[in-house]
Amino acid sequence: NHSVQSTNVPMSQRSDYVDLCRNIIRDMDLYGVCVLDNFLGYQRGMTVLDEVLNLYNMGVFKDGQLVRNKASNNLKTIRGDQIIWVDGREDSCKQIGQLISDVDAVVMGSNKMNDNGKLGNYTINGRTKAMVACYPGHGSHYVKHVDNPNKDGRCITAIYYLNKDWDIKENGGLLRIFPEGWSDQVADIEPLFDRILFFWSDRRNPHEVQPAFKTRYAITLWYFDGNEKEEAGRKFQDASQSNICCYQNVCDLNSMHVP
Ligand SMILES: COc1ccc2cc(-c3cnc(C(=O)NCC(=O)O)c(O)c3)ccc2c1
Ligand SMILES: [Mn+2]
Repeated sequence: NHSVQSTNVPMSQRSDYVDLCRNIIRDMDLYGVCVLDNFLGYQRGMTVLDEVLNLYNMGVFKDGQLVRNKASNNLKTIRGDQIIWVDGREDSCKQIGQLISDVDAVVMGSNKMNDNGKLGNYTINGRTKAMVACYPGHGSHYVKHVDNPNKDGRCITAIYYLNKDWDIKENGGLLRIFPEGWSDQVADIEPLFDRILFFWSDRRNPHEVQPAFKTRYAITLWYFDGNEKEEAGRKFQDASQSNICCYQNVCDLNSMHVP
């Protein structure tokens, strides 16, 4: 849990950039999970939130995942999050675009800075577009799941939260991660404003979003490991299925300049 100096210079020029990347490397190696607070700083965080609220009010979010309400076992399903894919170049998403390039900078920076030049032994060379998600409240939740259970290429999940004055007791919406190998330990992450979370996307990190009772916004990016993704491409080609939404939203990071 680390705090970022909130300034308005590009991420990779910030004085604490190297420390940030080192914190990510250490936490990801130790726990497979890393939380950074005050990632953009209040001002920039608010500009991103304003763009997300604007998108939501324009009604462009798609209904989210159907989540069968196992408890009552009736057909009624509680919709999980509502989502929209954004690549950050759209006119009304410039600030989201800036957030994306800052997340790229710390992920690619950590990737390069690690002693063997790889974060978690991955060769990160691409990512999805940004998935802007809203849990509309009224108990909407996401059952325990693994983001990438079948080696589809996604290695790191990055989630940026936008929820001001969030009171977990009143509003719920806790993200609970059940890190593999930590027996009965769980990582409880509150979806707080200007907080960013990284975790390995595979079976090491089953997680759930507990019922939210207030509108809950988040922006997620998934980073690809080149080898795993290429392997998956071949596998899915044969099975002629590409079961992840994210493929059509892939952005190539090779061209991305990281100091
Ligand atoms: C086929 O198209 C799609 C489109 C969107 C999809 C979104 C998710 C997803 C996965 N994880 C979470 C999550 O863990 N959120 C944690 C948090 O908000 O704190 C979440 O909100 C959403 C999974 C599959 C999808 C497939
Ligand atoms: Mn997930």
